[in-house]
Amino acid sequence: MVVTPASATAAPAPPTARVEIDGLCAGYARRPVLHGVTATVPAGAVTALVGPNGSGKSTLLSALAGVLRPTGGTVRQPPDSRPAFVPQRGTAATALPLTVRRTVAMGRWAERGPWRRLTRADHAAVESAMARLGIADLAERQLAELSGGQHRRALIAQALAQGSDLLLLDEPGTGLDADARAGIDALLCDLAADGVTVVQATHDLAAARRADHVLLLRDGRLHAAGPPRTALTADTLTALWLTD
Ligand SMILES: Nc1ncnc2c1ncn2[C@@H]1O[C@H](COP(=O)(O)OP(=O)(O)OP(=O)(O)O)[C@@H](O)[C@H]1O
Repeated sequence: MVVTPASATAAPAPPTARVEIDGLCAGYARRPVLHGVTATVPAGAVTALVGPNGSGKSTLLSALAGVLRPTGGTVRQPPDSRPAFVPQRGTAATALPLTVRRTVAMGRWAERGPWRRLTRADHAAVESAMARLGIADLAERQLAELSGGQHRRALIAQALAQGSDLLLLDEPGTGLDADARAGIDALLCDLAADGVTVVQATHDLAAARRADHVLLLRDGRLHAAGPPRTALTADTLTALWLTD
């Protein structure tokens, strides 16, 4: 594995870790995927998970989200950590008669519970999340009537409405046009500047280069880690995509 320092000369203080991953092994029935991954996710920064198809990015996100139990190693997070997770294949039931506003409001359930009335602050969080994702004008539309990109933005807004300090996104730019992708990119930077820790799995190398930190996976193992300038080199990328 290649671990690249931020700078060969300066010695900046190491960033605080929001998540510490130590020797993580995880996978599915009879299919081990992650093999002893050790890495840190810096707090209040954007981390990009990069790697070829099947390298284990989604599996790692699921383990960070707590929806996949490790078979070995540990994922250390602050107690009571409640990450907001947007999986690649959305879980919101499009068959249900749900408006976009109602879908985004479900993001408040973790805090409020599904049966309690939402407070004024909850409603403000929902409106703010829709506005930041550029879907305020779709608030009363049915989820089933949305385009793929609009649906994706609604699910990201739902995660944002949770107000979690850890946002996990599986390929958030998939299905979005260039403007919407740029908007998501800018949003993730803003969130990190506000102290939110963002982890996104992405095939978009340009987006990965704009991240603060990169974890490169290959065959379920950490191949490189560090800031993009040093982790996404021609050598590491060639090793990932052009060799067996
Ligand atoms: N629910 C599942 N049950 C069994 N195997 C799975 C499941 N989900 C993923 N896998 C397998 O685990 C391996 C890693 O998949 P994963 O989705 O984590 O990779 P990825 O890097 O996110 O890929 P992609 O870039 O294609 O999204 C693959 O071999 C995949 O077929």
